[in-house]
Amino acid sequence: MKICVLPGDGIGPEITAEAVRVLNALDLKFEMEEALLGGCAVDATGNPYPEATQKLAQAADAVLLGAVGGPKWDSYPREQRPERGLLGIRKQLGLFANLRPAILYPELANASTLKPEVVAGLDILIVRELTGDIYFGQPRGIEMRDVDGKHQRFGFNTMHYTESEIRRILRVAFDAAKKRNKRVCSVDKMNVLECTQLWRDVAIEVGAEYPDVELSHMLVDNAAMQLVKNPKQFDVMVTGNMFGDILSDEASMLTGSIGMLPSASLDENNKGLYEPSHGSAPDIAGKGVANPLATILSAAMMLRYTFNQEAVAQRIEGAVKKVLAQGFRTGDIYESGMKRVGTREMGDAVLAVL
Ligand SMILES: NC(=O)c1ccc[n+]([C@@H]2O[C@H](COP(=O)([O-])OP(=O)(O)OC[C@H]3O[C@@H](n4cnc5c(N)ncnc54)[C@H](O)[C@@H]3O)[C@@H](O)[C@H]2O)c1
Ligand SMILES: CC(C)[C@H](C(=O)O)[C@@H](O)C(=O)O
Ligand SMILES: [Mg+2]
Repeated sequence: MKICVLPGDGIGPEITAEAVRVLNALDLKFEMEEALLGGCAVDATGNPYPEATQKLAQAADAVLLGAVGGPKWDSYPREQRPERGLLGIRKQLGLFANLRPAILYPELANASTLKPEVVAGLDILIVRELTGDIYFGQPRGIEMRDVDGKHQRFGFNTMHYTESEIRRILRVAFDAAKKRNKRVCSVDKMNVLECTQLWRDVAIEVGAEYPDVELSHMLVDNAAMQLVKNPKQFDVMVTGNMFGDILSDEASMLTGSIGMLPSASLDENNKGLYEPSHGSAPDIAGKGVANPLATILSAAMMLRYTFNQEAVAQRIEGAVKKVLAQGFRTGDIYESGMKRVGTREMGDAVLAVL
């Protein structure tokens, strides 16, 4: 079981270290090797996804990633932006299916931004397409153009999806829903965007292959609103790359914090990259206060999807639930009366339960 570990930037190394400790505490033998991705890779090699990292990631069964990016690199040319490294690895490894489960641990009911009765028992799976959409559209760029008779800078990206890209992500969503509550809500903006009209047409076709799963459609602006109005109406939400990016950050707050939202990015054969849904959190980097639970829960997803170790995945998720029940809280989920801890102590608490 080969794991390529990419700590990345900002809080990345702090949170990844805790997930690695958790993996090493299990009765399983992993081969782990670390490499550079993101801003740290740009600093060392000039390339956000250097060749050495590509080799390691391609040879591994799974990748564990912290996060990339930070203000230091925001003004770098596009090809040297840390985020390009992340898009590069997702594309190169064919990781088209991004699973982002928004689950409320009952112990965090008060940390949610919604009233406890609105979120109690919340368990939504966001299925986000990850290698298409406006993120990878051609052409893209900034040019000088004549606009309204004036010569000025003109920025452009194109949104595009092929039928087969839509079909395969819809199938992931329907297959997941079959094992859950048998409801898929497909989120698009078909009232404006042709690309997502195609999305809706294909969703209806794929839906016909799954008569036992109920398919509904929702426009993305309404979906953003419904998520905070009545999130429990959703079981599986499936959507494109950009809408999924935004809706998953929104959904994270229903669970108490973005520091609680793990993710799996899978290819056709369940080779996967596992990372928290949040970023490198430059505002708290290096302080030892970041919540490592999203990364630890991402490691649990790795055991579930890539290594077929469902029982071990559940052991880790159970340990997380237990430390929350014991009152351990990092700053992002802290409420009075609880034990405020830092990144390392939260990792210690999970290890103690394991
Ligand atoms: N997958 C990734 O690597 C990834 C994802 C998102 C953003 N980014 C990058 O990260 C950088 C910062 O982005 P941003 O500030 O918009 O989003 P962010 O997710 O890094 O941070 C948003 C807010 O959430 C907090 N936060 C995030 N993770 C936390 C954790 N584990 N514990 C406690 N608090 C946490 C941060 O302190 C901040 O206040 C940017 O360069 C962005 O491109 C990377
Ligand atoms: C850093 C960025 C490229 C990335 C994305 O937009 O996919 C991030 O926001 C995420 O959610 O993983
Ligand atoms: Mg995001």
